[in-house]
Amino acid sequence: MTKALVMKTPEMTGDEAGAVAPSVVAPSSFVLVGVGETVVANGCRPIPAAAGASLARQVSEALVGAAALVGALPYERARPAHLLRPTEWSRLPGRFTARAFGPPVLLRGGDTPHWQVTAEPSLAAYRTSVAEVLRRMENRPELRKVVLSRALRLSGDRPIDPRALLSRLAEDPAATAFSVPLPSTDGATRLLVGATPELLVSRRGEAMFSHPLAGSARRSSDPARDREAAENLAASTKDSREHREVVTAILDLLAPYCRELSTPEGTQLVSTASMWHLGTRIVGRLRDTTLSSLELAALLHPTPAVCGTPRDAAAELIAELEGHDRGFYAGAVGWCDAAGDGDWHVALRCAEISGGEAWLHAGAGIVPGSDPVAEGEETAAKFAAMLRALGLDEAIAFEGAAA
Ligand SMILES: C=C(O[C@H]1C=CC=C(C(=O)O)[C@@H]1O)C(=O)O
Repeated sequence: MTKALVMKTPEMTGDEAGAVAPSVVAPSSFVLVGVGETVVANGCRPIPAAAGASLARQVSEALVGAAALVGALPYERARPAHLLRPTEWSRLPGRFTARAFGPPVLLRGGDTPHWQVTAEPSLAAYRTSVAEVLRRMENRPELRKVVLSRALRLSGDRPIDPRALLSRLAEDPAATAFSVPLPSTDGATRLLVGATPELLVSRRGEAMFSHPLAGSARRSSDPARDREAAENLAASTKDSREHREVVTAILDLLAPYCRELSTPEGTQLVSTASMWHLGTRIVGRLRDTTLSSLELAALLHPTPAVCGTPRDAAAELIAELEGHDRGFYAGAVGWCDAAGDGDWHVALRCAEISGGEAWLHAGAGIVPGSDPVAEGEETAAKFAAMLRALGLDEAIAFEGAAA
């Protein structure tokens, strides 16, 4: 079996290293449970971002002298990146099992938890915004895609255990589960916890990968209906247009930095436990290996999987119509080592957790031909994995939210 890789930053003493076993996962740990690897970082200290610095500048400054970085990029490029320098971090082969995170007790305190669910905006208001995007697209044909999201606020009657939530989310082997400590606004611990199926960018030496997804269908527990949903998605011209926008944007952005760039398998159906997606694996060889995984992530983010095309026009419309703060949802989470290698995932199917409160976000790509009712249902389907992990029945949650 491959040995776990345990890295220590230079300022760390041997004693401190011994005190922090690589497999210890605290609620404040940074954790990524990937398809073939689990990354755990402890003793994370935020790297201050220079006021008003561009994302590219923040990222290149953060990398100076760092043995490793972990963290999150917010959805909005103009906001400070949340990059952390760990005192100890480990890359462990394979997926952590539930046992590594302790007993799967989601909400401490026994009894059945009581949740209050609020949809912000309501499903009806979300559909109205989708219809408005479609109307604007008719007048502005250059606006080809806009990803519109909505949020659910869940208030539980006791604190959520983030490790138990992570362990439940990590049960889906097709998704990368993550838990990222966020800056606290009121002294309370705040975390971004989720299970994303989408790889923004990965770099190992000169080899570079990205796996954009766009185009979605809800899975069914009935095998015949599940197969039908997949076949309809594969045949949908609306979904293939929606998907192509992401792949084209990523290829265009990466082309100047790569000496080889291709999509060897073309577009394929990809599945998580609850969703079908269209996915295209992009592989490349970098011209310049001083370009780190974090710099590549900053170059690509936000792709049309979470924003739209053209990027600036779509971002403006999102800011005008969504009416809620995306925070770190639709940003990126990941790690980067001293050599520049690393993995950055699109922060999807996630929630910001603090105490007993969770903010969930889900979005859908709108292109000419989209249907407001179907897009609303797609966002509901994308909430399902997180609701299930929190122990909520989807139908009851939406009924409670009158959504
Ligand atoms: C924006 C989300 O999903 C993106 C990733 C895959 C498929 C998508 C879609 O079909 O719209 C979205 O682009 C989300 O899950 O909130």
